[in-house]
Amino acid sequence: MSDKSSGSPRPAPAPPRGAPAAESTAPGRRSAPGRTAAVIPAAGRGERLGPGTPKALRDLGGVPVLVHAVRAMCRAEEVALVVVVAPPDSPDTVRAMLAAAPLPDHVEVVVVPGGADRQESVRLGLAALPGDVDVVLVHDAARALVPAATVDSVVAAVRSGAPAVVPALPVTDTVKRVAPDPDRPAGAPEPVVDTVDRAALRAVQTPQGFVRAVLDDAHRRRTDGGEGATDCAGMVERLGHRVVLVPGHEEAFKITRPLDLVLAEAVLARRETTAP
Ligand SMILES: Nc1ccn([C@@H]2O[C@H](COP(=O)(O)OP(=O)(O)OP(=O)(O)O)[C@@H](O)[C@H]2O)c(=O)n1
Ligand SMILES: C[C@](O)(CO)[C@H](O)COP(=O)(O)O
Repeated sequence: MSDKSSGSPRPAPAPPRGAPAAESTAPGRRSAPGRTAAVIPAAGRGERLGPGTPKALRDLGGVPVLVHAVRAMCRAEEVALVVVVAPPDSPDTVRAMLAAAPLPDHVEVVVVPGGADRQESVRLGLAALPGDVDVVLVHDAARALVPAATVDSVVAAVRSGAPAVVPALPVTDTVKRVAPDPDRPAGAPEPVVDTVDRAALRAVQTPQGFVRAVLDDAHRRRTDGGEGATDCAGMVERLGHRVVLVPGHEEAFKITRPLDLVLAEAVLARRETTAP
């Protein structure tokens, strides 16, 4: 693991992995194929999970949530570099945690401190990528159990020419629209405005995959359109880039509330009993 506190990691000597060139942002030109990197924002507090250490550092089946997420990226075919964006006050704790965890040697892992919100953490992670990376995945540490096949399908879609690719699932609940009212007393019944047609809705997951230049541009111009975006693809959409969906996976759910940790433990237990 590279021991980074900020800035760019050492240039990696690994040759580009054999895939067709990603779509260039310059019309009519193709960029040379480069490496695929994953940025893992892991700097959140996990307040909805309840009091305790930051969510990414909490235990899931005897291993920190973050280690599961890093391993998930390392299992993907094309990921050559992982940038972990650690809680701002604990990059050294995260480095020690990753150094203590068996991780595959073929993937370079670097750690940088994160920021005040997810967008800022992603931006800091992107700033740490070396120049030979042309495809970037952004993956929530909190979606620790995403299967490798889902990651591979996102990368494949970017390598096939899509500037931005998002794994998604149909929405299974009926969804009502409300008019948020800051003056409504807490717990008071909330008036429904209408019912949304769920056939037209998708719940999106991570990793979200991007042609690097497209994502860099969206984060550089954050002040022009990043406000309120809860995912990177939302920022890219606002700049007019084409965003496409590929099938997500139910095991890529986000560990957000305490019950999600129980579900994640159950998924791990099922994997152990069904592993060949
Ligand atoms: N300042 C932040 C906030 C969030 N994240 C990361 O963004 C991902 C998605 O965020 P979420 O699951 O909502 O995590 P938290 O912000 O930690 O959750 P909460 O809102 O409950 O505190 C997580 O992997 C989280 O660590 C981050 O890197 N930097
Ligand atoms: C990026 C994301 O995982 C897509 O579903 C999600 O928006 C991040 O969660 P947050 O609670 O908005 O930080």
